[in-house]
Amino acid sequence: MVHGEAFSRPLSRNEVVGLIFRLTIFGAVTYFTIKWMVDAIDPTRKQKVEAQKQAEKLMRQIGVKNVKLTEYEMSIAAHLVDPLSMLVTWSDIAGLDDVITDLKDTVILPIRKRYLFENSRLLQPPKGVLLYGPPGCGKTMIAKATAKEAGCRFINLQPSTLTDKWYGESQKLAAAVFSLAVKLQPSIIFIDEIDSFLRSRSSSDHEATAMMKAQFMSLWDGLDTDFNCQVIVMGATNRPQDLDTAIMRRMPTRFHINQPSLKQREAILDLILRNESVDSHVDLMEIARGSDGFSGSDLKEMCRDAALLCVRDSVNNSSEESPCEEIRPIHQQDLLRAIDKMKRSKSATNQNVLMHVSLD
Ligand SMILES: Nc1ncnc2c1ncn2[C@@H]1O[C@H](COP(=O)(O)OP(=O)(O)OP(=O)(O)O)[C@@H](O)[C@H]1O
Repeated sequence: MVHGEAFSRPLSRNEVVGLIFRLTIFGAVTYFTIKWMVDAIDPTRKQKVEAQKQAEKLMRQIGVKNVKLTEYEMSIAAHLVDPLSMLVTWSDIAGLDDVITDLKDTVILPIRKRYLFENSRLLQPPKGVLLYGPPGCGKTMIAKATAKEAGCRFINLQPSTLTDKWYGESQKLAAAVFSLAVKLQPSIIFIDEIDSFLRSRSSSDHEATAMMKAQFMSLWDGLDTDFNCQVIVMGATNRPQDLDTAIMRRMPTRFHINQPSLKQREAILDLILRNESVDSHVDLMEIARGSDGFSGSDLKEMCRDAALLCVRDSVNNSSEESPCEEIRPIHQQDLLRAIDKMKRSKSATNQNVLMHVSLD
């Protein structure tokens, strides 16, 4: 039987210490058990560990030391591009001289020669740059070359990084994109296919998506409050008409990277074939004329096909007695055949697209 006296008696000092000690141990055990259980059921745990390893490696490679990153910043840091692997420079891009000159003046100069612009609010690098135009015409190349020339860290953000996560996670990740970019500045946050996640807001948007978009924009605006902040959001899209008008307003510096013209195609072909073995009678202007409607990426693929034709020919024409010692140079005829092949494949893809559109 417990006497009422036992409850009313004040606890001795030792008893209070013992109680606090037991409560602390119990609290700590409960906390770590719950944390362990949450970690164990988190389906993204493996991804997080991988991302952390990748991020640590990249941070070492880009020479970032003594910067403490949060768990979310770590998973974004996995999308940093190692500058050593970023080999694209202006000399790899043909036919886009006007765009490059403009980018040098508006984006690169204010970053490289910061001291010249320090006192002017007007001449700060833009916080948002949009590259728009059809696929395969050099938008990604331009973005990477800009980062390289400006000496910026490059965060290559796939929209799915933010949209595939658990409810609530995407908002923390969106915040981490900006805080990481600020810690690593000068930096460029590159978002390819920006329309796919910042497209015009609609009533059918999931609540979490709508919140993430709103938050993304407010974080972006936050860059403006710090006068000295050197973070640029650079987006690329094939469908600028689908972009939210609020996003368009935040990207006042826009560059149209269009399907290459005749002269541009000639320049791209010249660049692609510069270091290849090409017959001296090849007339690039004729090839450029024949490849109307081709993107830079189509032209590259077409030249690769022509080079493969030479390999196939050289190997087929060899025998045991006269083995293939050397691959013959690319002839005009190879390029013309490759153009035909590319045209056939493009029209087949277009028909497929049309079929899908009519079925939808
Ligand atoms: N102007 C160009 N000069 C040289 N090469 C080019 C040019 N445009 C495209 N290419 C070639 O095409 C490839 C694809 O280009 P890139 O990825 O930059 O295009 P993109 O516009 O970003 O395409 P997407 O919208 O599909 O991402 C490049 O790796 C390069 O080989």
